[in-house]
Amino acid sequence: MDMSENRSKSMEAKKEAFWVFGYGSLCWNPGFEYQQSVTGYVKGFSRRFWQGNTTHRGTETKPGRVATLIEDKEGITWGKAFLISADNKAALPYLSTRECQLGGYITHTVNFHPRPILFTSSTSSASSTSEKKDALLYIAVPENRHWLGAAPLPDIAKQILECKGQSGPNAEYLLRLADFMRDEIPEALDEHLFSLERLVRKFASDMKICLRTLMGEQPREEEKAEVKAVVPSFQFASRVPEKKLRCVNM
Ligand SMILES: N[C@@H](CCC(=O)N[C@@H](CS)C(=O)NCC(=O)O)C(=O)O
Repeated sequence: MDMSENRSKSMEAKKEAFWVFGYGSLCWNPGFEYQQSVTGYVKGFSRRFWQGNTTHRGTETKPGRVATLIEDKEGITWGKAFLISADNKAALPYLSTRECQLGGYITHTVNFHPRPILFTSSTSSASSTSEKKDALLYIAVPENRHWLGAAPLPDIAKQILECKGQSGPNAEYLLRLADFMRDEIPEALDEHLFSLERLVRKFASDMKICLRTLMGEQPREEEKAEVKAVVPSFQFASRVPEKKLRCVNM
């Protein structure tokens, strides 16, 4: 695991383009301008829904659970890296508010490995785009004020299904991340993420909760008849205007 806080400070101070690696909501809702994005992975970490959240996907009395990374020598976590140009002065302050102030994350720098290109016209382009790169990463560590830590997967799934925050239901966060991984990196494995998704879908079905409504979509005609407990629809992060999150008025 190659992660250092000093490198991240120097990266933030540098006046050149830099990469930010996302492995949770940043994958499907970065919220900042970027020059390009590349799917890929970091080594030495595994993704876990062990970080509590009392703003975007939970409240002080009913905290939700969002993604963080835990050190795991054999671990590989797939996500998406975003290249932020040197003249983009808004991205870092936005991320600092969204991730650090509201979310309890801290910054570190890691090696980001772009997803290998299967076919390319020339070896030079393949080598330049597939080389590992320094990337800024926001990680929640056990010492932070929102940390919840490990719990049995069914308990985490029930908590996610029950919680909601200013950006919408906690289940939306989980399901959109699972959709991102399936759609953009179908070869990536993540037993923790997809087990949680299966459990949330099962519990929602058992409780007759319409996930389509939960995600802010209209249920199909046949679903309307059989659904008893429809979770009231909320404003959803997906409806948040580009580059804005409801609770980060920037
Ligand atoms: N740092 C992780 C997790 C970031 C994350 O999920 N942050 C949350 C909680 S502070 C967030 O911004 N959520 C916005 C949302 O839930 O729509 C990533 O790289 O994606």
